[in-house]
Formats: sequence, structure tokens, C-alpha cells
Amino acid sequence: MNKIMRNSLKLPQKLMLLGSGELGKEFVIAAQRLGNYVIAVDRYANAPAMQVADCYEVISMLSADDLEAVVSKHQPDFIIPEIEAIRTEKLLEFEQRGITVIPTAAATNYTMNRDRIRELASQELGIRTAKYGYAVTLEELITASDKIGFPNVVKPVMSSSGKGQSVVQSQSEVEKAWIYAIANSRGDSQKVIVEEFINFDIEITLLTIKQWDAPTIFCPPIGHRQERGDYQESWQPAAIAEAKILDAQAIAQKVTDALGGAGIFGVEFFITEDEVIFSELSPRPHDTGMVTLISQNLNEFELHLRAILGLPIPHIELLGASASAVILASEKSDAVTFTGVADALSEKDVDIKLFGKPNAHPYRRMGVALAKGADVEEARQKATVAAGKIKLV
Ligand SMILES: Nc1ncnc2c1ncn2[C@@H]1O[C@H](COP(=O)(O)OP(=O)(O)OP(=O)(O)O)[C@@H](O)[C@H]1O
Ligand SMILES: NCC(=O)N[C@@H]1O[C@H](COP(=O)([O-])[O-])[C@@H](O)[C@H]1O
Ligand SMILES: [Mg+2]
Repeated sequence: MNKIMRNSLKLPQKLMLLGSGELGKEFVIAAQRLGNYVIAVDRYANAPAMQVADCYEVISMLSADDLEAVVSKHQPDFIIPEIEAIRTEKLLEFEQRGITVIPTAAATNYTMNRDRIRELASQELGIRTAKYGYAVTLEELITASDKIGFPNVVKPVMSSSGKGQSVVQSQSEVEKAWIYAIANSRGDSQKVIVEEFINFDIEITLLTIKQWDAPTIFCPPIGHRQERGDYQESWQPAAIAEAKILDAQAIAQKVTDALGGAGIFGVEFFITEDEVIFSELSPRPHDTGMVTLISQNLNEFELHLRAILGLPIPHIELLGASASAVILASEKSDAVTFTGVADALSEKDVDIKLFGKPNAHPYRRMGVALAKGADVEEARQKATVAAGKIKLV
């Protein structure tokens, strides 16, 4: 259904983006370069992607009525979610009405909360994940934590970028983790997941491109480092044994086939000495994949667009060892300005993206530094130094 036939595709298409952060902004730029018409939607005005879209709407994406209003008004050909927290039941309805939802409405429903995609991977597909349990009360979390053991990781089932997530060392810390998770849960969910802590050697994102009428293809693996559950730096290629890359590709193919549709997926894995453990997946570009803005002939946003529109992807090429490092805010501010950009850009093969978020708060991601180097170590060093030069004032 809704399959785009390559040779009959007419441009421009009308694309509605649900979520308008930094990932959406780069996607809109890619879409605009082929002349498409983009409506950017988010919960606040002047969000990054709105700044480069044809028009924008400010709504609650968790409200079915709000979604209905903007879809009826604009009649998009495609609805392209950019965040998890969307009333996905409504997307099923739009899909039934003939609008193509990316990658599919069912896939956005599976990945809206951590529990459904975890059940799909672990129970239905038999894929190795961390041991896990759920809780909807503190008492249940105490019991579930005992079963999983310590240390463990507690997360709201609906959250992203590490919001509400904590590593719990002992039973005495469970209550604090519960309160933190519930306070930082997006939407109306009161459910948390508790996971076995995986002591991995490296964690990776495998960007997986699922196409309408061509085989699934993969980017070289991206390594990353996270703090507070949020990405700090990423690099490509990640040094992993070929056999493990093939294992990860097979798992990514299995999960994305089960989800269906077309588009890019960021499939996350923990790699230990002898295991490849599936963590989670984004049915859209991934934050750690921003490194592809400098590392590849086609970046993850261009790949997403081509996959969505059924355009060919003849070749993905890694242009050299590359890295990204985030630029975070440290204080609350409604008037953000940056210094140090000239200094950062004085280095060869370094680039800076500032997202244009209208306000800042501690740890909010405001930009990213990108670098190429002779090897991954040099690229990481250059990206981190460049990010450190940018100051918010
Ligand atoms: N079970 C675990 N064992 C060890 N580390 C973990 C575990 N779960 C999460 N982490 C760490 O926390 C990070 C964020 O976790 P996860 O990807 O589940 O959260 P998220 O909020 O969905 O993040 P994002 O939206 O940025 O992908 C992981 O990349 C990893 O570094
Ligand atoms: N890990 C998911 C992720 O990176 N999502 C990206 O962050 C934006 C929200 O940023 P904000 O919280 O600063 O508004 C989202 O819109 C998306 O671009
Ligand atoms: Mg993640």
C-alpha cells in the first residue's frame, strides 16, 4: 500500500514533519534541495526545522484533535515523525485515509514507547536484549529491581535523549530513580522499564535504510559515548570485528522488516566481548548519526528522504574517519548567542552546526561540532576541541 513507484514519482511532494528539532532541520534542508514543500510541526514556535520549512504549525502532537486539524488543513502526501511522543493511534487513521506515514503508522506505534518495541524484539523475534522488567508503581519497581539485580538502568517507557533515566546501584536508590523517571516522562505514561546494566566494550548505531522496492542497506557502524543517557560524541567507522557487524546487520534487518515501510532507522547495539545486544531503535534519523553530515557522500537525512520518496541510493561512501561532538547549554536562557565560532572553524576539516533553538536550559543540545581526521582518534579530538571553543553567552 502507498508504495511509491520510482518512475512515476512527481516532485514536489508535500511533507509534514511531526517534530522540528535539529534532526528535522537537516531533513527539511535535504527535502528543500529537491524542491519539496514542507510543513514543520512542533510544540513550540521557531523550532529549528520551522526556520527552514515552507510553513509551520504549533500544536500538541499528543492531541488527536490537534493532529486532525493540521492534517485536514494541509493535506500532506507524507507524514514524517521526528520524535516519539506523538498520538500514534491517529497516524493509523491517517494511513487508512491514504496518507503515507513514515516508516509506517504501526512502526511509530511500536516505537512510541520502549515496551512495545522491546516486546517485539525480545518476545516475538527472539533477539537478545538486556534483561528487563516493568513497573507502574514504586512497589512494583522495588520488586522488578530485585529480579533484575544491580546495577540496573531505570527509564520512563516514554522518553528520549536519556530524559528521566538513571543507573541504580542498590535498592536504596530505587525510590529516587522512580521519582526522577516519573517526573521526566513525556506524555501521560506512568510506566518505567528497568534493565540489566550491560557492561559493554562499545555501543554503536547501525543506520539501516529500508527501501520500498530495493534491498535494505547499511551505513558503516557509528560508535558513540553517552552521559546521563544522552549522546556526547559519535564517530565513524566504529572499530568492530566484521562478524559482529554482520550479526548487527542481521538483527537490524529482522527488526526493520517486522516494522515495515521505508526510511532510515537508527538501530542501537551494545557490543561486548562475545555478544551483540540489541538496545533500541529510532524509525528516523538518529542523533549520533549527525556525524554523517561530514562523513558520508549522502548524509542520514538525504538517505531518509531518498528512501521515503523511493529515489535510488546507488552508493553510500565513507569519506574518511569522522566524528561529532555536542555543544550543550549550561544555563537557562531566552536569548542565546554564541562566541568562539571563528576560532573553531579555523581548523581544517572542522564544521559547526548551530541549531537555532530559541532558548536554552542546562544540558540542552544547541549545536554540534563535526570533524574529519587521519583516523578516528584524531577526528574525535578535533571535534571535541572545536565543540569546547563554542561558548553560550
Ligand atoms: N541496559 C543498559 N546498560 C548499559 N547502559 C545503558 C543501558 N540502557 C541505556 N544505557 C545507556 O544510556 C544510553 C541511552 O539509553 P537509551 O538509548 O535507551 O535512551 P534514549 O533516551 O532512548 O536515548 P536516545 O533517544 O538518545 O536514543 C545508551 O545509549 C547507553 O549508553
Ligand atoms: N535522541 C533524540 C533526539 O536527539 N531528538 C532530537 O532532539 C530534538 C528535541 O530537542 P530538545 O529536547 O532540545 O527540544 C528532537 O526534535 C530531535 O531533533
Ligand atoms: Mg538511544
